[in-house]
Amino acid sequence: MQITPGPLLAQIQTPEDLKKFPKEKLVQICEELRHFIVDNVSVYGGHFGASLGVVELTVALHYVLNTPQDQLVWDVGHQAYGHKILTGRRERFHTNRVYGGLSGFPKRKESEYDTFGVGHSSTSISAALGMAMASKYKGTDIQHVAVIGDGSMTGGMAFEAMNHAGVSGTNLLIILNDNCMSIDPNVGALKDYLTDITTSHTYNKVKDEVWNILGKLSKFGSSAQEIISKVEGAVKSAVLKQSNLFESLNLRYFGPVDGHDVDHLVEILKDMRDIPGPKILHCVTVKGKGYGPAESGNKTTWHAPGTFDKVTGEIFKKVPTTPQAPKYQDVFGHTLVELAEKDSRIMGVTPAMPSGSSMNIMMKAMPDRAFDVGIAEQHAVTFSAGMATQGLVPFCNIYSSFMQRAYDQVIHDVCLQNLPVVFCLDRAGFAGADGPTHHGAYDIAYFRCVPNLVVASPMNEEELRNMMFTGSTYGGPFSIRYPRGNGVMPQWKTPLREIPVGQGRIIREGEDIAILTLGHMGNYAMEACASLVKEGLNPAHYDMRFVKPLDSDLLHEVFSKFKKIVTVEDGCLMGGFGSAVLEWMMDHGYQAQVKRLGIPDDIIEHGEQIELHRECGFDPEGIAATVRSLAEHVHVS
Ligand SMILES: Cc1ncc(C[n+]2csc(CCOP(=O)(O)OP(=O)(O)O)c2C)c(N)n1
Ligand SMILES: CC(=O)[C@@H](O)[C@H](O)COP(=O)(O)O
Ligand SMILES: [Mg+2]
Repeated sequence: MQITPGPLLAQIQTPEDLKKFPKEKLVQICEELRHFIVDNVSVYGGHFGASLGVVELTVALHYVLNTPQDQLVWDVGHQAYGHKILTGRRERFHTNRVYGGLSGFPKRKESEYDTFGVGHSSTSISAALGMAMASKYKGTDIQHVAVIGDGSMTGGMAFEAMNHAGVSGTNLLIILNDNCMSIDPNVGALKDYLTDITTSHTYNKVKDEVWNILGKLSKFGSSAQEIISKVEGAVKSAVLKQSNLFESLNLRYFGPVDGHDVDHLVEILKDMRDIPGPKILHCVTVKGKGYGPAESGNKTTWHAPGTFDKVTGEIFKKVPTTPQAPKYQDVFGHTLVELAEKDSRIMGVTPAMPSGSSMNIMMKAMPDRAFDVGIAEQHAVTFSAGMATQGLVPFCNIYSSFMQRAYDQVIHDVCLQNLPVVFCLDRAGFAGADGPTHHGAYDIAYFRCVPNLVVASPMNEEELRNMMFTGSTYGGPFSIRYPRGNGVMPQWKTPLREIPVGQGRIIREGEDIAILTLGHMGNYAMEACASLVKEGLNPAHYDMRFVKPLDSDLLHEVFSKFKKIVTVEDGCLMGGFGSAVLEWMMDHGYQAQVKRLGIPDDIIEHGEQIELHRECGFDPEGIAATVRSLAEHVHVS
């Protein structure tokens, strides 16, 4: 159901409509846009604080730039709700992140205003620079702007891109949206540096004077511009008693400026159009700006609060399928502390997802043994490897899709050296409303082919705990993948027990057909079996637990007893768990009809996890239907 916009916003379908308003109306337009975002997200959920923090910046950019010809790239894109609402999607915005509706992130196939698909952080500068270089080569005179947050600026790719931008000869504009927040508070030396600049009064005072003089002169030919940049650089480094980090990369630095003063932003952006060369505008904003609870409350909570009462700020709790069953991430967090209390070698590492992964539990309990390294997955893995060479056992927790960033580090720095790092891949399988950029679809395939690496997946909370315990004593590279969301065991704090590595287990005896599952999908198979038994069918069910090494003894039992087999995984079919079973079958000379259920070789969009499982045929009913069709075939032959 559409949310009613304010009177001015109601007249705006595209930036062309926005530009028809006099500058004096922009403050009201920002207010109406802010209210529209609050009204939508409070009812439909989604990301929240980040979009509120860039309302003025979004309006100013679309007011000054000639989008979509001028190219605007949002980093991560979770802050782009205002951008979507101003670019033809206001009337559909209530379908944001809903199955079949708008994506929660900019997506090229969704709109010409979405110049680059995003979702994973720190890509915007590289992408915008590529676009700028193409324009330089083709001789097209358009603007290229990347909007990147201070959190995303901690991602290595951002520095790779700035290093290139500085010598690119393009007119790229980078806008650094600095709100001192990542999802959790931002971390690292860069954050401290940005705070220095933002709070250095002398720097700001002198800079303003320099700005006024230089900004006016910048219109007089290239020689004047040459002088300007030298004077400006000298003044800034003299004042800051250190060269400006960005200027040292040959990016002209402007700022810090108030990212909520829409009039001033419009004037600055107009001035910036005439300043040649790569440059960075440092905007200071407040995440959650304009909505009390988000602005002054827990900014991490308000990053993505779910639905809430917009009047009281009360956040509505989502009820899990199994009442009181905990989130897998919380079982991870508490179990890690439990293990670390008994084993002083255990450390914790997260790349900027302390709350999302529940590593924050260990960070709170043992602050000198658990680290948020920023949005730096590659560093997180090799930092863990370094600790492992010193006799420690790091638990490196990285969302499955974000782990894609650090694949070489897992191979090159951990597995080739056979180091004892335990990788915990949260959000493995369909992530849900975040969509294809965040689906943990590929980790089974990309991990099982790596020598020395154990690949395990728990069916429930007890299994997760025991796999973590097993990994902590294994002595080599060990990975455990588990999904976003809740498990199935309200009584999850079970005694820790080691699992023999590579050992699967039988869940139910049966005949004719065997279902082999990996991880949480075992619970779907149990549901399917319960309904199949009522129909007179009696499939067996095995929880294989490990993709690598596979339980060879168990598979000999399965292939000796059954000629019809179904494999189920919340992961890609190509190279996944089912493929591993097929390889094993061929390598051991068995013959059977194997039906593999999982994620097809396609891009599956966003929606609730169960909607996506259903779409791909491996929800409980999909599993049951597959067994039925195989059973019919058995009776006929
Ligand atoms: C590679 C990668 N790692 C982690 C994330 C999860 N993530 C999404 S937004 C975010 C924080 C971004 O902070 P910032 O860029 O400052 O934006 P803000 O939310 O403050 O506007 C993180 C860590 C991601 N999207 N991509
Ligand atoms: C935008 C982004 O990448 C994160 O906010 C991500 O959406 C978090 O996912 P979870 O909500 O599963 O922790
Ligand atoms: Mg930030």
